[in-house]
Amino acid sequence: MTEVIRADCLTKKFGKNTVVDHVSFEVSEGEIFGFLGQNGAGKTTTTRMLTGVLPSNSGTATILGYDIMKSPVYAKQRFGVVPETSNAYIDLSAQQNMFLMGELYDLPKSKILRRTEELLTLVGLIERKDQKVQAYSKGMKQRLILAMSLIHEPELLFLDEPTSGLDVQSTHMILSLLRDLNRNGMTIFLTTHNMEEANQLCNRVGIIRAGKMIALDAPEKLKSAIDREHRIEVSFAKDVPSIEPGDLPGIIRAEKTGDKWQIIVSDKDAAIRSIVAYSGEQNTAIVTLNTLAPTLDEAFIRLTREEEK
Ligand SMILES: Nc1ncnc2c1ncn2[C@@H]1O[C@H](COP(=O)(O)OP(=O)(O)OP(=O)(O)O)[C@@H](O)[C@H]1O
Repeated sequence: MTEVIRADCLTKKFGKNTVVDHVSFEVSEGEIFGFLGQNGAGKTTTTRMLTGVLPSNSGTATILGYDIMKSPVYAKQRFGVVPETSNAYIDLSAQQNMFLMGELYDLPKSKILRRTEELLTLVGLIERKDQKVQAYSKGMKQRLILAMSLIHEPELLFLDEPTSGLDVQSTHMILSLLRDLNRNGMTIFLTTHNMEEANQLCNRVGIIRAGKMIALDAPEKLKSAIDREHRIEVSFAKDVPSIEPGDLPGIIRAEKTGDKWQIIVSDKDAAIRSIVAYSGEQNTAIVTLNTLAPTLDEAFIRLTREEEK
């Protein structure tokens, strides 16, 4: 598998503060890699070093074999960037913005024309291509920025919070565009706060905390790594006496919220059997019983909290 991104001990200091601290990872061709972390963790600084916007103090970033600092022109031809804040000129139309971007990459006019038609069609803006961007909704602007980042047919796309502040429909549209691009071979490096988004899209995620990479794995593996305790949500047809740990085999803790019991269990099978037996003893029926797997959100909180200790 071709290595598309390699970060090797990337380190960045601002004054005395080390905000990115020996971060190393690789992203392979065709992957969607999620880069997660709390505010101020060092995501944007790392991305800026990977994309050659910011020099590192030490360590290297390599894009498709090109060192981003030593061969920035070659490296930059191979990737597109969707920045956190819009880089589209609002006084210009979508088409004019696409042209400016194409000229930045020194593309021939015929190619800019062809790519503009293709990409504005892809992102659903072809009918509005002559309208000034200031009249666009936030979702339309974001789709335009995505189209602009693809003008030079990159193989790799960096996106910083691409769905931040978008409504459900626009979010859905951006995510399905990313899936389609990925299906056609695009490698994607996605910075996000949205765990559900990362969980749905990413093959692997890296979690950065206080400048250090603290976890790097597939979302399912991160979730199962913290899956030491299971949660069962159960509701009974009638009120039952308080469930105490020790009352039922396999149960660590039980709390009632609303009409449901949230039960933390050590042994899922034993706990389900004892809950069923308990409902019989109490002469009541089970109305719902769900076993809940940990979410990536929970994994993220647990992992970042464990590191704080
Ligand atoms: N130019 C700069 N000068 C000094 N400190 C900076 C500079 N840029 C970033 N920092 C600091 O570096 C740390 C990491 O910032 P960074 O923007 O990389 O975090 P982030 O993970 O992208 O956060 P967010 O999710 O809020 O965008 C923060 O403490 C930030 O204040």
